[in-house]
Amino acid sequence: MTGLLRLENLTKSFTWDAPPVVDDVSLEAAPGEFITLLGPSGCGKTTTLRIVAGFETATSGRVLLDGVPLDDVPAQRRSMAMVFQNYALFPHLSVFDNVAYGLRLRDRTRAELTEAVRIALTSMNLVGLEGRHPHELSGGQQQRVALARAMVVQPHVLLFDEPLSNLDAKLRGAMRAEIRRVQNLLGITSLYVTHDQDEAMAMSDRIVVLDRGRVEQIGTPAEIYLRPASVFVADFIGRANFLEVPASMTGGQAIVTVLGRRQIVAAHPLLTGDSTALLMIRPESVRVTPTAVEGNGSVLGVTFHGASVDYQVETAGGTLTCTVAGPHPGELLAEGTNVNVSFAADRAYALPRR
Ligand SMILES: Nc1ncnc2c1ncn2[C@@H]1O[C@H](COP(=O)(O)OP(=O)(O)OP(=O)(O)O)[C@@H](O)[C@H]1O
Repeated sequence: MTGLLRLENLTKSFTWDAPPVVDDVSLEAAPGEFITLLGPSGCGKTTTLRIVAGFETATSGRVLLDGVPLDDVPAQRRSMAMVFQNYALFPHLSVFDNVAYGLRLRDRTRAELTEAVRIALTSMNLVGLEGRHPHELSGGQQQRVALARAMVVQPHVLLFDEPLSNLDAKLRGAMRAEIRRVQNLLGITSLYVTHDQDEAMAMSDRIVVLDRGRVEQIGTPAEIYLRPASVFVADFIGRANFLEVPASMTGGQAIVTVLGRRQIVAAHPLLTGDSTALLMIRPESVRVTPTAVEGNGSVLGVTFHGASVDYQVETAGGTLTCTVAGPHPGELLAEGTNVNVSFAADRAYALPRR
């Protein structure tokens, strides 16, 4: 199986007097794996992707494909194809010719070319649109053409630079599934850049969270969401409540006193001894129960989203956001309601303070 992609200590500086924009990034993608580079604007995602593609040279470090260093291999000979945010289709070429373009460069016979383009167009549901030009297509169709054009050359690695950010929310959801379906089908190792955490969670086998050029965490979506390596990751991925609590460690877990109860929770490996920890509790893990007498909290704000409702609840330890799924309008709690908030101990995670 081909497509084992390795990034070894990649570093990139554009100017000598500023910190590197890519700073010692290492990772390995297994053949067929879908890996997403995720992080805030300017954290170095696109630069990393462009170095892998061969559009940019690293200041130090290297990229290997199936064990072969690519330092001296130009972009067009790397067995990689890139899908761009703005589709980058040739406006004067038809859908067929856009998709065929890469194959023409590769010297295929006419029959081979027609068959390969037909397969690519069929798998991207573009049959019937062969003769159209890009301006006669919707954004979603244009992106499917771009995808067909990338995969028709049978690359060993697919690179995606925010390919869905020009599409509306509903289409983005559909295209996520489509990209994953085709990528799975072909088993092509993929490196995908986005700043959209939902997209990263929904699509990836593993996510690489970057901050200021450095890798903060590499893990499956569940690992990153439930066991973030830092407060930065916890805060960047999804929504999180953080309560500052005294914590004492026992057998790798933390004993914390929170919301008037003593609980034993999972803890970050860097937490040791007795210290103050930041307890992360995701909003959907907080239970809210109205109480006739005074509870441990009171509802400060209510935001109805249809499928869920968010309550801002004031407690002695701080304000918590609590998300309750599927609320019946008659069950909505009013501002000022006395409530008890609680959470199951296995839903919380103690992190060291920043
Ligand atoms: N050719 C260049 N010359 C100088 N600086 C650059 C160049 N390309 C990128 N940078 C800088 O490098 C940093 C990282 O840019 P990069 O595009 O990799 O970030 P990103 O994480 O992809 O951000 P975004 O999500 O906004 O696209 C930014 O501060 C950017 O201004």
